[in-house]
Amino acid sequence: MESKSEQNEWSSGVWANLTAVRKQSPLVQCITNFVSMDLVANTLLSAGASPAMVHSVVEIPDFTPHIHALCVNVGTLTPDWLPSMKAAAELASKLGKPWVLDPAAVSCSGFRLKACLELIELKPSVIKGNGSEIIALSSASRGQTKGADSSHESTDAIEAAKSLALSSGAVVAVSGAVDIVTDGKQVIGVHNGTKMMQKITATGCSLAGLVAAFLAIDSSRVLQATVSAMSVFGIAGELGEAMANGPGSLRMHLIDSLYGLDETTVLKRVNITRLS
Ligand SMILES: Nc1ncnc2c1ncn2[C@@H]1O[C@H](COP(=O)(O)OP(=O)(O)OP(=O)(O)O)[C@@H](O)[C@H]1O
Ligand SMILES: Cc1ncsc1CCO
Ligand SMILES: [Mg+2]
Repeated sequence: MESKSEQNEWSSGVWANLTAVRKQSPLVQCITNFVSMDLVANTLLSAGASPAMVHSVVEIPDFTPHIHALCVNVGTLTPDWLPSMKAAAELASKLGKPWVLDPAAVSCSGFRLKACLELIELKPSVIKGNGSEIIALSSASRGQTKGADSSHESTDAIEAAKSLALSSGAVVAVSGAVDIVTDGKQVIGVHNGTKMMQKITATGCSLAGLVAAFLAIDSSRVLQATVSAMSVFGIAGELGEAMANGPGSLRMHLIDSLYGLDETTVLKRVNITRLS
């Protein structure tokens, strides 16, 4: 059981990070899949960040040096997109800018798995996947999968996440009923969120974009920034569900709730525990 002072420390850290995102409005470049572009951009705007869906390889040398963080998501990967992702990731790493890899549906093909493994060589700050994606990446083998949705609980992926964190040097974040965040040693559980968020496509992709925004304002504390983004997004989902009739209206209310989050609500609702 977490002590009251540890809980308070997490909660005030989450609020401080959200406040910093709102104040600094970091520019987040997103090279994401076609399904998610709209929700990722609107999630970032509602949180106070500034999204830019710039993905052409010819624009990266001009644009990427100006960003504060990058999010790369392989959800609708084709061979012509991979060079852009690699160029942006390589430049971000070279310039010391944090970047997030979302290995969406990584095990749907050998091409996608190989692409993700090559992207991991370019040193993402955070790898954010669902349970199935992290397990598949960690064992680097093609496992059972339903595509973009997870067929594993996030908690089934703790060992896989720890081992991927240690082999890659990234913080690994596993979304699910309990979001797991680990640097290979510490394991943190984020217990915010609601089951219906799985019924809105691209909530996981949006979460990865939000993690990038939080890294932009606190890139020296990757674990804490990641945990904060996950808690904030989960709280927005909880508040949104209370107003929603189903996934369609949850999508709208989640964005509104994220936009309107206040200190009292954040401090009351943050639910983070240290699992090891
Ligand atoms: N059972 C659940 N209870 C509470 N929150 C959940 C549950 N399942 C998912 N979530 C939340 O939903 C969000 C999306 O997580 P999910 O694991 O569904 O992403 P994903 O599979 O990568 O989604 P997508 O690929 O569609 O973007 C996260 O904020 C996560 O915490
Ligand atoms: C449904 C879907 N298919 C490829 S990417 C994506 C969005 C959720 O990852
Ligand atoms: Mg996903």
